[in-house]
Amino acid sequence: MLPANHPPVAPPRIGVLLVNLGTPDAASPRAVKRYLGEFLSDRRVVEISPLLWQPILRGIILNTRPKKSAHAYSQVWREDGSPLAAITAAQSRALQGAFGDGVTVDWAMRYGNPAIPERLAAMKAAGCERILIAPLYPQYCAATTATANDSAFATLAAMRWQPALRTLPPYHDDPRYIAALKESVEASLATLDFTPQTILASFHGMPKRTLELGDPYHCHCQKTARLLAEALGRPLTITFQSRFGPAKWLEPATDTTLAALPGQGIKQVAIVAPGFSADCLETLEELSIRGRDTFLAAGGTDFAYLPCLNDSTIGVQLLRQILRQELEGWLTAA
Ligand SMILES: C=CC1=C(C)c2cc3[nH]c(cc4nc(cc5[nH]c(cc1n2)c(C)c5CCC(=O)O)C(CCC(=O)O)=C4C)c(C)c3C=C
Ligand SMILES: [Fe+2]
Ligand SMILES: [Fe+2]
Repeated sequence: MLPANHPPVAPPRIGVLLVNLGTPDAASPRAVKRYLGEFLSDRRVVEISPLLWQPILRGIILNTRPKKSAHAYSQVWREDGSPLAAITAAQSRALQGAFGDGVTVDWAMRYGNPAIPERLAAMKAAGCERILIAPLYPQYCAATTATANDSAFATLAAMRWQPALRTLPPYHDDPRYIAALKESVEASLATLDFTPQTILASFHGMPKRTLELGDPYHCHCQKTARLLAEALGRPLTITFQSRFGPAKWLEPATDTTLAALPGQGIKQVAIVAPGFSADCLETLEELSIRGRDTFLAAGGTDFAYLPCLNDSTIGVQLLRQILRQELEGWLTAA
């Protein structure tokens, strides 16, 4: 029995926090500016001295890019908001109850809303004494996985009574991830009215320098693509998209590859983005809209964008499997 003046103590629970990159609150230049300001000020994302970078960001980029990006977002915006946030929320809903009554599943965005500190505080208040942070990036990258974990660790640094924390490791070569991708790609291919001559596996790019500094992201992408090609029993063309800024990024670039393929006699393509656990601006606008335009303008005849795993049955089953593995030893404590 607690003494009468004791603060309330909730029964112990386990929390699972799904985390994805982040997105603006609206498809407006104002909201995009706020989001990009937070995102591009993260030193894990842009590894340039803030003394040099902040004047460029505040003086040029945040005065030019938000209008263009807001237009791009408006082309893919859904009734329930940004695709990335809406799909991450749907993944979280689909996993509710999947690990038993004692486990709360919630979601957060590294930049924008709902923010990681806010959702972690809510979990703590609900009595979660053990929390699994799950950055939903199959391939580890300091600019995505590490910064999501940094934010969780920083939140705990301010807590007197910290929950125990685990983080989901990268799952780029997990046979269950590869099998889910294979099944999803084959199901999408079966709906097409043409047979692609090649399939592109497009991953988000990053500056080449980060590879030289030891980031395993490039190797993880290569391994995923190799294993997926083996599983599908056909070669894949690996490319990197979404170049940002003047530095050299990983190659070959998705857009230049799509522009070159028709000239090489490849006029029917399908494209899949295995590095994104949820469809977002970079897949729905950059690949499915602009990528298609680029390919058809260069003389291609048939183009198909194959969706991400999202909250599909296959996608949710994969998340359930990999998260359950990380909860091992905790579930009986709930
Ligand atoms: C999946 C892995 C991702 C890596 C690696 C990554 C690195 C990275 N990204 C930028 C710059 C931008 N990325 C933007 C959007 C964006 N990026 C990812 C994922 C990765 N980024 C996602 C899922 C999204 C979509 C967000 C959404 O709201 O749907 C953008 C913003 C959009 C725009 O203005 O065009 C920028 C900018 C850098 C510099 C970087 C470095 C390693
Ligand atoms: Fe990005
Ligand atoms: Fe992009």
